[in-house]
Amino acid sequence: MASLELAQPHANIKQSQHHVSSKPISTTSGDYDTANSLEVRKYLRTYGLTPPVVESFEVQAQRCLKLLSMKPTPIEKYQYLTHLRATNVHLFYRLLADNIKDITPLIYTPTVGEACLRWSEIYTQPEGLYLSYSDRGNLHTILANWPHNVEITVVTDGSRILGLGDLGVNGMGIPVGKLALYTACAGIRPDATLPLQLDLGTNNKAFREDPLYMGSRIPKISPEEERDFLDELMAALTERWPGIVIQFEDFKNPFPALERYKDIYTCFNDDVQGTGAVIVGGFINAVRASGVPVKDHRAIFLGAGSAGVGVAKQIVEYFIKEGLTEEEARRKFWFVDSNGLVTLDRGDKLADHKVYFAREDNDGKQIQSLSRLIEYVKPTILMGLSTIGGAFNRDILERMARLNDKPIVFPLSNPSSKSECTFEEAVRYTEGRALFASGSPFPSLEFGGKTLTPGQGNNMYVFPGIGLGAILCKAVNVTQDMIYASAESLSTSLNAEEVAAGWLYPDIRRIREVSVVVTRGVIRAAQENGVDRELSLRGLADEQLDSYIRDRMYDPHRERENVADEVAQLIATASGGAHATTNGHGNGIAIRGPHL
Ligand SMILES: NC(=O)C1=CN([C@@H]2O[C@H](COP(=O)(O)OP(=O)(O)OC[C@H]3O[C@@H](n4cnc5c(N)ncnc54)[C@H](OP(=O)(O)O)[C@@H]3O)[C@@H](O)[C@H]2O)C=CC1
Ligand SMILES: CC(=O)C(=O)O
Ligand SMILES: [Mg+2]
Repeated sequence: MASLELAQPHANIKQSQHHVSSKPISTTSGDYDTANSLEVRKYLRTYGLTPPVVESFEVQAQRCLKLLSMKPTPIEKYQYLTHLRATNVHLFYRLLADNIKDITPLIYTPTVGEACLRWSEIYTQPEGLYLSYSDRGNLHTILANWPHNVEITVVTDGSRILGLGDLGVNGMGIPVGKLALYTACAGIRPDATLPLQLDLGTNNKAFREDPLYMGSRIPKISPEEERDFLDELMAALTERWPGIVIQFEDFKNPFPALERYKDIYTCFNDDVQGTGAVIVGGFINAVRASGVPVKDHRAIFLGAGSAGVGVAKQIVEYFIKEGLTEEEARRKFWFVDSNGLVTLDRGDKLADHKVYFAREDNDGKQIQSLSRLIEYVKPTILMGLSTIGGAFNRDILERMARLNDKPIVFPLSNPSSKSECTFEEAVRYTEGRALFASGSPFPSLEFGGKTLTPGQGNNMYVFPGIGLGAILCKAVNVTQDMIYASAESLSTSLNAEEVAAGWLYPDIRRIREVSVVVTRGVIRAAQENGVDRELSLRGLADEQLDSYIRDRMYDPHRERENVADEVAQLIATASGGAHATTNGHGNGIAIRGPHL
């Protein structure tokens, strides 16, 4: 990409005049980077348009972090980072790579939740592609407007954004945030990512009546209309970018599309499959740490939606691998939804995805409250995927602590305001004994003379590796084995210190290394399933495969050197053909050609 962008303005002054404005959606900006050498500036014809100094990344980062700290609220920090990404994408990713723990909460959960709630208020520039229901029949033509070659897209209809409900096209923050993590965590080039927001109507009446809302002001279309629209979309995406990996995100009812497309396209659903994998990854470590044999575990799930059922299905797979029959594994789960304990006989029509785990062995008396259900089931595991902030209150946590030496408590709803409990509450009410992971980050704390660090059970540990693995091995489909492999790989990715400290997940600061391990596992499973088309990877030993993966990861730190090298090469190639000209900005600076 860089060579294309560099060559054009030199070869064509007219284009250079419009270099910025002709690309409203630029994911390879950086022409005005204050780290550009004088040679690069001359070549790009940006000489004089930036302050004279040539800065090191360290100095740039110092300024960015200072600016960030001057923004008083998370949403203002989010806006600053959005601006930075739009104006200097490589600097943005360098900053993110070096400060992943501090910056991720500002571009992802929890801040992205507020950004989506207020999207139409804070919108300043396009960052992805919007497709409306009224565009049906023309999707392929509209996709052609996207100016880059895409390897992966994250697509949402905005109908269930985190635990915040139907936010319509305000959901765009989610594909943007997830894809920023694909780049930061797995090194997928920013210009190969497509944030895709479907505008299929919204049942959020307040949004439909808000003059600033930026989507169609119609109620959400019917499931049949959505199916036909998605049929066209999937075909159009794959025709426009053969081999594209398609990640479904934050659909209220994701199951029909997943079933319909998983064996036809290279796609997966992050909330069902990615979440299932990441929770199994940490859960394997939690089960070991609990000291309770697999056969003696019992789980209560608060929330029986796409994420809850996705997680439980993959835990069933893990229990089976540990020697249980499927029936024994299935019966270890008790689900609670907004109508109470999910049973076959409670009188309402259960959604299809709930039937598998619905119980028939209760006497009806235990279902009136979560605390009574806890006394009845005596669970070792309490999972929260309910969107009900604070649902794991003091009473619930104390009961879990009375029943278990080391209760497994995972409040996984996002953003932080929807978390079923905080880390501090879990520590306080279980006397520091809980094996804990939450969907959104919580700070470490001191307890009993020790520093305790919470796990973050968030699909960001696996989706980058699932996507990169599928891209690199050119997978035809994303199989269940590939998803499960991501979970197993994640569980093995902790280093000796992390294991010794009792962590369930690796340090987020090592996420790129973790993504290599996950990517390798995903590729190996694709090979075993025979869905890989890049057959040359089959002969590589694990270390060779790891090097192959690392070599293909976009490294924002290398990017500036790459640009400088390319310019040097272009100058060398063109030397002898120099001629006097102006730089096209009308400011009278003479550019004598590529070698001044
Ligand atoms: N940590 C992570 O990586 C991830 C976290 N999540 C989070 O999980 C949460 C749920 O997501 P998802 O499953 O997709 O959403 P869904 O809307 O599909 O599911 C929500 C579930 O919670 C149930 N629920 C709602 N209110 C109550 C209540 N008062 N008591 C008990 N149950 C209740 C709903 O019941 P009913 O079925 O009756 O409506 C439903 O079963 C979200 O906050 C999301 O952010 C999601 C993906 C990944
Ligand atoms: C993390 C995520 O995917 C969610 O909360 O929906
Ligand atoms: Mg999600």
